[in-house]
Formats: sequence, C-alpha cells, structure tokens
Amino acid sequence: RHFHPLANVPGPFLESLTELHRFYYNFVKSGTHSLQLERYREKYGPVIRIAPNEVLLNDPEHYETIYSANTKFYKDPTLYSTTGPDTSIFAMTHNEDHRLYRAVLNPFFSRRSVLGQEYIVQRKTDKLLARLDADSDRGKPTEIGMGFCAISVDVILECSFGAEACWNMLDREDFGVWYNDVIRSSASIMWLLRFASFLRPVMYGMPHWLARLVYPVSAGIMDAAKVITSYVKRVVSDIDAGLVPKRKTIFHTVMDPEVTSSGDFDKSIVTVPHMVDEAVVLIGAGAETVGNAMTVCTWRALLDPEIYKTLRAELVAAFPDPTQPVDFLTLEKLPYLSAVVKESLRLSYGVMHPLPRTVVNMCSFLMHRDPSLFPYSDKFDPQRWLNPDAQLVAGREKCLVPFSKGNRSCIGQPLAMCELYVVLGRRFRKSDDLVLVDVRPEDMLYQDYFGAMHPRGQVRGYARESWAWLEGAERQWEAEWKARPVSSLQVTRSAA
Ligand code: HEM
Repeated sequence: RHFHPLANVPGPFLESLTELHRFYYNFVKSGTHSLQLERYREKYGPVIRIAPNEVLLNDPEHYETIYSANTKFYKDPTLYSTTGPDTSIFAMTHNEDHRLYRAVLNPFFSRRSVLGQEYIVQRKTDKLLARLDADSDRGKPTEIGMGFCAISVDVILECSFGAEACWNMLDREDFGVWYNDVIRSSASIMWLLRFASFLRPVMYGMPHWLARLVYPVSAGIMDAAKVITSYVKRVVSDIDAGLVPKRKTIFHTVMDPEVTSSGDFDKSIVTVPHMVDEAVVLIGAGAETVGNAMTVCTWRALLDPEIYKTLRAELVAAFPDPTQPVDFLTLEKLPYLSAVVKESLRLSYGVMHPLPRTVVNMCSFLMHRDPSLFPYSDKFDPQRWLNPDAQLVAGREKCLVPFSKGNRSCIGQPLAMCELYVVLGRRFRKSDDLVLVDVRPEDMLYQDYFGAMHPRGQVRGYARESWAWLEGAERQWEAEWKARPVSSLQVTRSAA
C-alpha cells in the first residue's frame, strides 16, 4: 500500500484497499455510495482516493481539463464495458474511435436539427397535458413523474425511426413504467459486473431461455435489442425498396447510401449491428435524465407557491393569449423559466455517478451540492441564477455540469433542453391549479444507478410482460403486472 503511486492521496483506509465498500453501498444498499462520497469530501477535502486505483476531484477548475474537447483522459473500461453495447458512442472507451462514431450522429443532434424536430416534442406534450386533464376529470391522480420519462422515450423513438415505431408510452395507463425498471435493473447488474468482472461472459453469453429463468430483466434487455434490430432492418429494407418516409428519420438518413457516401464520416462503420447499438443507447439515455429534471421542477414549484406564481406570471406575460402556440425559441429566452430549468438540472444531477476517466473521476452530485457556491444546496432556489453578482453566477455556471463537458458530453443536450422548456413552459402556462397528491419527500430522493433514480420497492416479474406488446418481441410467458410500490411524482388539478 505504501508504494502505490496514489499512496499519498488522502481518503478512507478501506477504500484504498478494496472496491468491496463501493460494491456494498451501490449493489447491496441501493446506490447510496454517493452519500459516502459527500461525507468524504467534508472530511478529506477536494482530492480523495475513492478506490485502490481511483481519485475523485472536486475542484471545478479540473473539470474543464479532464472533460474537454481534446482531452487525453478516456473512459474507464472497467465501468463502461458494463454500461452498454461496445460500439455505441456512449460505451466506447478510446477517444479516437469515439470521434469517428460520434461524427455519424452529430448532425442530428445539432440545435438546427432539433428545431426541425420541435413539432414532435409539441405533439407529445399535447398528449401528456390532455392525459393530465382526463385523469383529473376522472378524479384520478396522474403519475406525472412516469409521464415525464415516457415523453422522452416517445420523442426519441419517433425521431429515430418514425411514428410507426414509436412505443407510445404516453398512451399507456402506466406510462410504460416497466421500461424504467429495465433500465434500473440493468444498472444494478452494472454494479455487480464492475465488481465481479469474471461474471461478464456468463451474463452476456447466456441463452435467452436461461436468462429468462435466472434473471428476467436480462431477457427484457435482449428483447429490447431484438425489437430495435427489427426497426433498423426495416429501415434498410425501406431504403432498398426505394420507400422514402414522409419525414426522414435519423436512421433513414444515416443509413441511406447516398448520404453515407457523401457524409463527412467513415461509411464503413454504418452497419446494422452498430446502428442497433446506437439506437439502444439513444432510447435509454434520455428517459430518466429528462424525466427527473421535469419531476424536480414540478415537485418543487408545487411545494413553493411563490415559485409557481412567479413562473406562471412570466409565462402568461410572454404568451398572453391562451390559444397561441408556446414555442421553444420564445420560452428559452425567459429568465425566470431558465433559472428554474437550471435549478431543476442542478438538483436532478443528470448522471449521478462519478464519470471515471481512467484514474480520475468528477461527479455532478458533489459539484451541484458544493456548499461554497450553493449554500443550503438542497434548497430549490431559482434566484441563485438571477443574482446581480455576475461573478458569483459565472462561478455557479462553471459548477453546473448535468450534461458533462467536452468530447464525451451529452449528444442529446439540445433535444433535452427543447423538451424541458416546451413541456414545463406549456404545463405552467396552462393553469395554476396543479397540486401534489401524497408525495413523500423520501420518494423524491435519488439513488445512484449511474443515472439518478427514485427509490422503489422490490420489483419482480416485469420483464416477463414488458415486451409482449411490441412487434418483434418473442411471446412472453404471462402478462400479469405485479402490484408494487412505485416512487413517482403524483399530481392532479385541484377541483376548486
Ligand atoms: C436532462 C437530460 C439529460 C442529461 C442531464 C444527460 C446527461 C448526460 C451525461 C452527463 C452524459 C455523459 C456520460 C458519461 O460521460 O458517461 C451523457 C451522454 C450521452 N447522452 Fe445524455 N443526458 C440527457 C438527455 C439525453 C437525451 C435526450 C439523449 C438522446 C436523445 C441523450 C443521449 C446521450 C448519449 C448518446 C450520450 C453519450 C455521448 C458520447 O459519449 O458521445 N442524453 N448524457
């Protein structure tokens, strides 16, 4: 231990010897290691040894060096080989390969491209708002937290493959909650595989029938990949048959040989397996992240009448006629709404887990809760971003990293921002009668499942029914939904 290159880095003794501690808190105690990290920061300061070969940094100055466009640091394979398909831009570890792959998708996630897709976000928002009204008319609370996750999944599916392939989570009574369970459970497997890497070939090599028996969720993930493979293959056959969809989707464009041959990227990497990997990641990456930010906003605004009132007043002034379209370009210029969105991203963290770049990690959970920049950091306070002290606000902006930064920052950021502004702006413009129903503060805590997830009761059996309704999935054994406690934000419109 004394001769290790990190021997002089302060940190708890046990963590310098073994990863057992992290495994225990994340796998056994449901993603709670981040709370330990916060304690370590108080005790050891800004540089901490958090595992035998890992250091956690907390100084925002370091962020722009480690997470930069031309960084030499690359994603740590011990974690990222467990997070998703190897040839997706998300899991790829080497920066040089990643650059080639990201170039394929970049054009579809530019701001310009997202503005062209705003109509999809608006249409899905119509559905969510109509559902809220319909539930309230029936005297039934709406699981709006789940609805917020559902909207993001529906939007990216429609952008990726077209309306026919959209899972229409928003139309389902439970907003397709099983999908969040699949993501959560696969993240839980990640904690296991990160610690016990020898299990990886066993888990990934298991035949489908055995996976169903041993761990139903892994069968659910396999079914997801199968369904998505069928979408990608359909795109190829559409292109071969000369069928052009009314509106070109991401994958209809990227797989079109004419585009591929003229594109500014290596066309040999546009293959069916690679495109399946990218689609799996795109569909998974937006759900909880976007959903959590909307949930935090709605929960906190409904808890604090002053925030609700100020937000609504700004929206009514910007859109005085209730029938006029509430558009993203106008919404994003509103200062109070923008401060609310920032506070929502700050307290939903994006990816809660430290983002390991070989030996170094930095973590939005700690940066967003830095007491020197965000006093009473748990308080949802939009005024933090409207403070007249420009230097103070600039320091806070530097510490706000929900999308990370640099070459591996979130490709979906422009789309996510459009979703956040449109859904929240339209909902809070609509009426001032939204109220919370039976929300316990403990339901709104976050656990670290790489992304941030709300606590849940033990979940069983969902993968058996989850994909049965999707074309391309194998028939599942049974379609029984098992009742279980769900922590989600419930709201309704007050009768008054
Ligand atoms: C509020 C919403 C979102 C937040 C806070 C967020 C946050 C993040 C963060 C922190 C990363 C870096 C992860 C790492 O370094 O391991 C990331 C990467 C990524 N995100 Fe997001 N995300 C959001 C929404 C979305 C959406 C809507 C999509 C897809 C449409 C998406 C797709 C991706 C992809 C593909 C990557 C990998 C990028 C790469 O390595 O090149 N995200 N996101």
